[in-house]
Amino acid sequence: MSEHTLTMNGMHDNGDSDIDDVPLKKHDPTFGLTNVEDEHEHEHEHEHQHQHQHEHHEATEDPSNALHVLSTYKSKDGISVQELLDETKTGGLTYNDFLMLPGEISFPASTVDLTSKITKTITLKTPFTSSPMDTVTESNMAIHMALLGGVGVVHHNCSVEEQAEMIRKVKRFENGFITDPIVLKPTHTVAEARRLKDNWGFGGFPVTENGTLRSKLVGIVTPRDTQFHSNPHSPVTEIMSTELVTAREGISLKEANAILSKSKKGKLPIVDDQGNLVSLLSRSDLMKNLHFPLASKVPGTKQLLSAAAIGTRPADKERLTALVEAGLDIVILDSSQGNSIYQIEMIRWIKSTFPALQVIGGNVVTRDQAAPLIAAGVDGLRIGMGAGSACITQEVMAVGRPQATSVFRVAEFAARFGVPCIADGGIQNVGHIVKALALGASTIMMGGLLAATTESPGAYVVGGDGQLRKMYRGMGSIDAMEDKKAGGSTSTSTSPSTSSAADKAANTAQNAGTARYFSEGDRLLVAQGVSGSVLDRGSVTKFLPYLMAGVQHSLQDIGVQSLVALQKGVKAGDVRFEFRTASAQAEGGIQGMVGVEKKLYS
Ligand SMILES: NC(=O)C1=CN([C@@H]2O[C@H](COP(=O)(O)OP(=O)(O)OC[C@H]3O[C@@H](n4cnc5c(N)ncnc54)[C@H](O)[C@@H]3O)[C@@H](O)[C@H]2O)C=CC1
Ligand SMILES: O=c1[nH]c(=O)c2[nH+]cn([C@@H]3O[C@H](COP(=O)(O)O)[C@@H](O)[C@H]3O)c2[nH]1
Ligand SMILES: [K+]
Repeated sequence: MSEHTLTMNGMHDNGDSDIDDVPLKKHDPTFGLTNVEDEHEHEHEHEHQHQHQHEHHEATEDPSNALHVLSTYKSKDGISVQELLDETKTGGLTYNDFLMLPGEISFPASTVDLTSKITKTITLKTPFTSSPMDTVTESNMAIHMALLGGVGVVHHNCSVEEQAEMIRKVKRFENGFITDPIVLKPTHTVAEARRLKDNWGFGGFPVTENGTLRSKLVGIVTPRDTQFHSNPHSPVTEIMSTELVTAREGISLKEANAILSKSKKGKLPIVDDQGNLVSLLSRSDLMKNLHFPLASKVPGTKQLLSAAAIGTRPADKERLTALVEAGLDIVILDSSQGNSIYQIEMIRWIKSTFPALQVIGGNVVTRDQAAPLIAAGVDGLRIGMGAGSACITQEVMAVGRPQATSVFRVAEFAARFGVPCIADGGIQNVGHIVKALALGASTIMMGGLLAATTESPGAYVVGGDGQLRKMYRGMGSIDAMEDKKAGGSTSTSTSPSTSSAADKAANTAQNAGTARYFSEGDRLLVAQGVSGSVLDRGSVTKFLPYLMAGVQHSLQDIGVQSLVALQKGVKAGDVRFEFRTASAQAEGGIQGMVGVEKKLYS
């Protein structure tokens, strides 16, 4: 390595290249070429080399000529992506194995355009997706990912009806309107209303005839009504307000807002023409920032973009039919090894049955896996095998590939057919996102990074260290597979982070019928993932804008103003890379400090 370092400092002994002591370069086919031009160039380079050596002793070049002198060097600093990612010489690489070199800053970071395709026909304003995992993406995450310009892929470790309902919630979501409010029935007591307020932190509840949404609205209970009422056993009908200011379904957020401001009330129930409650508008929500200019919407509609994962079993065809009825826009075929006869058959069936639906195949990590799926008609591919933070596939199956190499190889091939790729797994920070995109991915997918946000399923728990956490588990973990065998969790309230062993047993019993239909019910389960927990990251409404700004700043450093320009620059060899030795990685980290507080954004 010391030799390497010396050459890097400019003490060349021939004019070949800046990194001629690195064996890698010696095998570079372009250096084997000995045509006249090439030799000539070498001579030329040699001349300059003399000048450079001269220069070390007494500077003779005119500083105003620096750009010209720079242009006489045979190649730019660093290496091209093709030189970086050559498995025959270095083995497969991961994101941490390399860095990109800075370019020129000539524009503000905020103008960097992150628009990117997720499938052949669908474009996102931010290249972020969330994993189809039961500790990551249910309707709330999917709604917020879409609001922030990405897309959340709803998991399928649940019943068909539950998954379809999650898709319906995404499609029905209207910014600002609460479409699944807590509703009371007339027989609820004052004490119960007080308890609900304590549990949820807000106290204005609509009351309907049968206590559900889409039932006749009869009143509204607020903390002011319950606060000083002496008999806790009184029904809420005794204290609720019945003189209600309401608005009709279909009203715009702006109009509803105006009514709410004028009425000086805390809540505005929205009703249909029969007086049934359909949603609720809350003043406290309006105070918050409800502006989502990047939101991923289906063109020509107000509806958010929705995506869901399914498997490749025959029953998944029925599942998909229900999801399409619920309004699904993108389906991901969820498998660790996508190059299977089952997946290919499924792609063909979907393309002939639901031609408008966008299909993402995968997962794949080689060109050879990608080609049959592309030929079968996929609109996108998902790349990654064993790189995920909760994955043990590479250990257990001895199969997989380091993620940087996977992304580069598959994305290069897929791009030739106009098929966009998702880099899935192993994203731990902004740098990893930029590297995945530079290597050719159009979007990236996050599991662990989003598992402990406000919008992920389940409740926070306090760990032994006093820090807030949420559960995160691989979909190939024993835990997750046992839930699946039992027909999936029965509702979000029994979602993994809150479910006890007893819940699970009850769940299993409840779904025993389903389990019997499961063809491999008695099969020994081999884990490909683990379960554990991850630390609180707050709301994705803060975290995603942080990731976005981080990527914009990174691209500014590289000197490219869009993701398109980044990928073009990489392909053309203008964006330069460099290997990162173990000591370079240590240097890039925090060194010799104590009491470090690693706050990433504010
Ligand atoms: N990205 C990654 O590195 C990994 C992801 N995972 C996740 O774990 C979950 C489970 O993944 P897999 O076990 O790969 O799921 P899978 O459903 O693709 O495979 C499970 C088993 O079912 C078989 N199978 C699938 N369709 C079939 C059909 N129609 N007829 C007969 N047999 C069929 C497969 O060959 C395999 O043996 C997924 O959510 C996946 O994303 C798991 C491991 C690695
Ligand atoms: O080997 C695996 N065993 C599993 O049990 C498992 N569950 C999920 N995944 C994959 O991990 C991705 C999320 O990875 P991150 O947490 O690194 O974002 C996800 O998007 C998946 O591709 C698994 N891989
Ligand atoms: K892993």
